[in-house]
Amino acid sequence: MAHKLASAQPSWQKLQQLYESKGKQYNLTQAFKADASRFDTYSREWKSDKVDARILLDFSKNLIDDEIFNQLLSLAQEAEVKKQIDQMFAGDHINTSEDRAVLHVALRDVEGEFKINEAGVDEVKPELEHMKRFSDAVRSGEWKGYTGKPIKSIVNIGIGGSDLGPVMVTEALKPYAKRDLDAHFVSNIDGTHMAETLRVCDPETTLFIVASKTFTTQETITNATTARDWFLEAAKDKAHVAKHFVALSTNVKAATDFGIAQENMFKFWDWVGGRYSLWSAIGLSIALVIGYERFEELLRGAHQMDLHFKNAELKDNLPVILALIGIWYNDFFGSETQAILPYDQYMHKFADYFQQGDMESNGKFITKNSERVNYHTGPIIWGQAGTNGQHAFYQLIHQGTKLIPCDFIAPVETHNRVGEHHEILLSNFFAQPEALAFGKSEDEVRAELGAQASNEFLVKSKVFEGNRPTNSIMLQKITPAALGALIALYEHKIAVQGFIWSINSYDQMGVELGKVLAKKILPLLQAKDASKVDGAGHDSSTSGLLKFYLNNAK
Ligand SMILES: O=P(O)(O)OC[C@H]1O[C@](O)(CO)[C@@H](O)[C@@H]1O
Repeated sequence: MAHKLASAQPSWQKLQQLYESKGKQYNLTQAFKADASRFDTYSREWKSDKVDARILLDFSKNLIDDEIFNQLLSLAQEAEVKKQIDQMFAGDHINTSEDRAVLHVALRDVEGEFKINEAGVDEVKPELEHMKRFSDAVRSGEWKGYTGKPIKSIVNIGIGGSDLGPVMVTEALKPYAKRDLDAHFVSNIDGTHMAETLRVCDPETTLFIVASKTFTTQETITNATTARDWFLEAAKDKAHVAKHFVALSTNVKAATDFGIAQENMFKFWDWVGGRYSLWSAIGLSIALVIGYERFEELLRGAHQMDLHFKNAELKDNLPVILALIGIWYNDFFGSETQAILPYDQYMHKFADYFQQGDMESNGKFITKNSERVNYHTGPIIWGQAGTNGQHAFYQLIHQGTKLIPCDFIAPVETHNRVGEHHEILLSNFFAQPEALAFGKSEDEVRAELGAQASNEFLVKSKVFEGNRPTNSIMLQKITPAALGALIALYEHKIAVQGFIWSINSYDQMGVELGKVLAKKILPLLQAKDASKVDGAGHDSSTSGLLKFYLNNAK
């Protein structure tokens, strides 16, 4: 594939012209008035008869018309998105910098439909069976700790993709959780994270899950070593480690060197990216918390979305639509961020999860053709659960000077029917996109204020300009399958944007430099000698900071 600059595609220039001629002054109030069927035109419902999942995507409150939407679809065609999707599903090494396939879709291909010829794919099923046996044994109490007691707490030790997915999913699926099994997640190298967790754990009944694709990540290995020391202080005998430590990794040798028994190792493969790994052995904590059957439902839901992504026409393809609309704002309106706003308390980690998913994937400036892009790539992803966000940052979304496209997500059904809470929650979910789209004009404000309308500042302060774009996504209920499908939807949106921008969404070279410098600085801190700082080759700012620290460290 040529991997041209996106801006070199003919439709890019046309989109630029459309932005100038109508996009930037597009008026949603007029658009809805002029077309009573706008919702029907710009919404798609996806459902599967194979799993308990259904997603409605309403993208009608975007600054698009047919001409713009068709031009965006042309951009996807010119970038050969379909071909790139096929290459991904075929196991081509689309992660070109690392010469790897990108096959998280193979992890959830539970029935083996994709027939991918890549080493390790045939090991997915046996590995899932291993996860089933193990999680069943722990959950039933059959798996015993070194004093013969069943496991009461699990501690997942991992960071980035080896943490965020399990955290987000176990939170989102809490209604399915085994409530007498406490789940903890330790990620930060800050000793406080581990110390506070160990404070509430009992070595006799705690299982540590060391989750690291590479098994070399400084935070994870340091935290795991601290946990092992803490455990051995009580258990004394190293042989007991086997009952309390398991590893999830592609690096079997390093996990063995750490002392993990062969049978307590859950492996995956280098074609699973860290931020796409919750479907692999990295999901063991999920299976422990919600049970293996539910974990498999999560996989099956994602698989159904994979099939939709692979087979649906571009114009009806939910991930493609989300990706194109994102590009419209990111590259033509100059939007820098994208908010993800789930109206479901259990989904409160969803935006955090896709912060890594999106930003580590698409925060790149080099194309696969080694050119520097001359357009913006990945957006800044942020957000939090509604309605909390409304009382924190929505002011800026409604009346600030920045255009912030938002995805609103909500379930039709709640897991907790408490009085009228759900109706109140959803009234906000429906109201916010409406307010953002249509705003409130100066005339409306004046009419509302009556006599007070003579206060010009008050009038102007109450105006909502509107035309602030949103997508609204509704699920029937946050079930394992529905969540799986929703996560896969966002994963594939990221893929399509990467395909169009011609970047490699599947490496993460940008995290390396800081790690290397930290390794260089650590010996200076360990030496506890400020006089060694000068001459260590740092700039005056870094040296000044180091000396301040060393002169004041206790
Ligand atoms: O699973 P590992 O190898 O410990 O890596 C953890 C995380 O570190 C990164 O490599 C960089 O932040 C992520 O991509 C990854 O999810």
